[in-house]
Amino acid sequence: MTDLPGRRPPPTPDKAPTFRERLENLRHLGRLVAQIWRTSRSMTSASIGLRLIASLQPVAVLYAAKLIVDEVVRLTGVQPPGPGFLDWWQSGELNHVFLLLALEFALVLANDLIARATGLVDSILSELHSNQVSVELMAHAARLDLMHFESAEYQDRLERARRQAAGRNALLSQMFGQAQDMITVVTLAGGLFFYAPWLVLLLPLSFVPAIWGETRFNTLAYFMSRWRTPERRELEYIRYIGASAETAKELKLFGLGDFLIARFKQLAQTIYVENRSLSTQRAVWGALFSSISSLTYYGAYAFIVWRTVTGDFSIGDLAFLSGSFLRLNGLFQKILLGFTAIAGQSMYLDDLFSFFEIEPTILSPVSPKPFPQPIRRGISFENVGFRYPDTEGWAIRHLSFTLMAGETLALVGENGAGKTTIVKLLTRLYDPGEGRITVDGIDLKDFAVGDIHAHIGVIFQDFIRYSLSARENIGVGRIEDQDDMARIGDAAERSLADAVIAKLPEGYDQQLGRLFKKGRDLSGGEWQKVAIARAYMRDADLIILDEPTAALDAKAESEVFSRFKSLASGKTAVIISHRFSTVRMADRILVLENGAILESGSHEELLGLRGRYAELFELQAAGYR
Ligand SMILES: Nc1ncnc2c1ncn2[C@@H]1O[C@H](COP(=O)(O)OP(=O)(O)OP(=O)(O)O)[C@@H](O)[C@H]1O
Repeated sequence: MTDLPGRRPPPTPDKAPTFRERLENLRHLGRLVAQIWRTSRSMTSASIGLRLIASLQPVAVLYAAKLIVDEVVRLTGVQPPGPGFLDWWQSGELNHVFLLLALEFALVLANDLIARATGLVDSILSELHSNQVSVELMAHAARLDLMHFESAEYQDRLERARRQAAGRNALLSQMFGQAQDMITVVTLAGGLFFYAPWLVLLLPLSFVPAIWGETRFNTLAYFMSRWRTPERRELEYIRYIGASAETAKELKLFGLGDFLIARFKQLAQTIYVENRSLSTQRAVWGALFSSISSLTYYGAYAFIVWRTVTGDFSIGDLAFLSGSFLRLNGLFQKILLGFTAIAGQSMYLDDLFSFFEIEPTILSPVSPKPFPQPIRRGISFENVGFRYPDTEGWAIRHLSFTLMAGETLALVGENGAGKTTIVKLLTRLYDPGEGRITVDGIDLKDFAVGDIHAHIGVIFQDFIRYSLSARENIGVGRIEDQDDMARIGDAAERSLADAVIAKLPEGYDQQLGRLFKKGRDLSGGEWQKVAIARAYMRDADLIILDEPTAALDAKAESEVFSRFKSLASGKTAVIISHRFSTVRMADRILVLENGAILESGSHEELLGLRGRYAELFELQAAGYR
């Protein structure tokens, strides 16, 4: 399957990425820094500035310590000015060493303050950045096609990207900390090189094996996490249905608790076993490599001690060199491990940034035509065919019909006949694979997508029950008018939701849904009336109700539809319903089967045909007799 835009070949489980591929992932760091910079220039500058100062501190402290030791050694050789501290103090011999002590103290104190300030700046910046990424993620997701949300592969990618949005905060400090450590290393290595150049050459021996191990295990961990995204999503899903208000009723009645727990355990076990094996390998190799590193350090230490004994180095030099070597060894390891960790993290960044690379395909033309208002002639499907991505069969094919302006058209057909697909194409949530759809003779693709949506009021069968106030639940139908109480009240009155809201203790301000404490749940039919009000919020010429009335009782549905019919007079409307009492009110009925039109006509005409419609109608009527 290669027809989904933005699709990348999935990683193959048995092939780890090449060094080059890993290096390529580092380019994401540039994007990350740009994103951090966008988040807050002042905070980013502050973090970098503070680290720059802190990076020079270690070499300064070590050098001060060396001077102190040398001065102490010198003082042990001078003639004591007297037996007590006061004698020493008054002689002025201690001035230099105390000055050095004060200097070292000041350096250490400053370092502590700078480290705290850096921590503070980083934590603020991290939170701001995490919010920024979430906002950019939501903004990008809003641009994507419905197709992306209905595809499992894209959902995996969205899920991975979403996790990265919250999980990459440590990377920021790590990256800046890395730069800081590198400057420190350069200063320390400079000192070491000055005294004993070849000691610097010994350093790589201590860290290279450790780096190799870390890189390998980071990569393996990333790929394991990547291959397991579908399973993890399934785990999340099971966790969700296992403990949520929506599913509680059915779970209890069907006694599904144990079934879900068993399924969860089985999935979790697979992931656990893999993780455990990786962690064990990492620990064993890690221990070995760190022993090699200690061995190198003590080799170098022994050499410095020997040179001091022979008088080549002073005691102060010994302190400085062994301190430098120890710090350098630690820092080198930290930097290189940091690099591999950053390289590892940048693989995860690929998940985030590759999500941003997915481009929507349902686009507005460069110079869109205005959507006809009112629609004068009608909407035509001209030999339309459509196949969902990743599926073999056509959902609809060779479909031609015209929805006349001002006409109420009902779509009927068995489950899966293609009714909802027609609505998705009509609202340009998808583009047809074959043929075209026109409004007053103009191709739907020639209008701006937003303009199409602004002129169509549509409520789907799986409309959303927003855990917001009743007012907002209706206001979202036309978000720019969410504060227009007159309009909201009017829409509620048309959909018969006003009577539902009147019964709520807090009326329009009542929080709906069970998610929050003050929320009040509605019955299925009551929710539907509220949802239908959303469609009435728009001055839409075309109103589409895709079976949103299934939960209404027969009387309520009949009421809602007769009202709809009277309000929709002069407006073009499409209704989808399995209830013939509703369908018969339509001016014309299309009977669909397997994505094609089987019969078309008014209720009476279709009954007269004695075809499928008449058969289905009889079947339903018999149910009531
Ligand atoms: N997102 C999707 N991905 C793949 N196939 C889909 C998708 N949505 C629908 N289909 C398939 O397309 C065909 C038409 O589905 P559609 O939802 O249009 O039927 P419908 O007539 O609205 O059915 P119902 O009465 O059950 O709502 C069905 O075979 C269905 O399985």
